[in-house]
Amino acid sequence: MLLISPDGVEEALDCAKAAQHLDIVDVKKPDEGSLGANFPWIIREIREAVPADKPVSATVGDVPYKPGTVAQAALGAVVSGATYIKVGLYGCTTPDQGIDVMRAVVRAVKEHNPDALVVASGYADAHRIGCVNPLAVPDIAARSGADAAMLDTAVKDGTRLFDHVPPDVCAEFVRLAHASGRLAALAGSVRQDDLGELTRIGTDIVGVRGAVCEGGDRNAGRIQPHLVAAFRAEMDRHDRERTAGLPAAR
Ligand SMILES: O=C[C@H](O)COP(=O)(O)O
Repeated sequence: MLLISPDGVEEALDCAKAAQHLDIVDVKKPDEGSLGANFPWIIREIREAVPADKPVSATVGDVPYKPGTVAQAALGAVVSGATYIKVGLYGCTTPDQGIDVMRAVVRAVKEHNPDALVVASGYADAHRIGCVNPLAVPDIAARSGADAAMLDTAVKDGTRLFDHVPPDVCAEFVRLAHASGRLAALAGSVRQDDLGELTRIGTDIVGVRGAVCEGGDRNAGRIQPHLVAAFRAEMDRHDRERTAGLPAAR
C-alpha cells in the first residue's frame, strides 16, 4: 500500500486528485516534527476532502514517554475521523516504555473504534535521538496489540531509511512484524529507486512525502498528483515483477 503525507487541507486536495494512485492519506504537521501531529479540525477537513474509500491516517506526534497524554491525543485523532493512528515513540528509550505507551493508545483507540488500526512507529535513525532500537518495534507492536510496526526517520536532513537501517535489517524488521501477524510499514525519504528493495523484502506500506513533492523537497515543495501517479506506477511495476518471480530491478 502507498501512504502519502500531505501537510494540510490544500495538499490533501492534491492527494484527492491522485486518489486512484494511493491507498492511505496520512495527516501530519511536518513543522512539528517527523511525525508531528496536526489539529483535530484539520484531520476532520481532510477526512471530508478525500474519497470515502480512502482511509485517513493521523500521526499523534513524536511522543514523550507519557502514556496518559499520548492515549488522550490518540483518542483525539480517532474521534476526528482517522482510522490509522500512528505514534512516533520518540521519547521511549526502552521497549517496556514503548509497550506502556502503545498499550494505552490501543485501548483508547479501540474503545472508540474497534476497526481503527494502530501503528507503532520507531525511527531508523534512533541512534541520533536516543530512542528505542528499530528492531524492537515489531515486538512493541505485538505485545501492545498494535496492528502495524513502522519505521520513519526522525531527522529529515536528506539522509534516508537505508542510510540508517540497511535493506537486510529492514528485511528482518518486516520478518519480525509478519511473524506476529502485524503489518510492516517503512518510510524515511524513500525514493523510487528504493522500491525494488522495499518490494523484495515484503513491505506492506510504503510511506512518502518528499519523493512526491515538487523538486523532491518535502518542506518547500508541494505534493504533485503526477508524481504520486509515477511513484505508484513504479511500485506496481516492482510488484508485478515480484509476483512473476523475476529478480527485482533496481
Ligand atoms: O510517513 C511518511 C513520511 O511522511 C515520509 O516523509 P518523507 O518521505 O519526506 O521522509
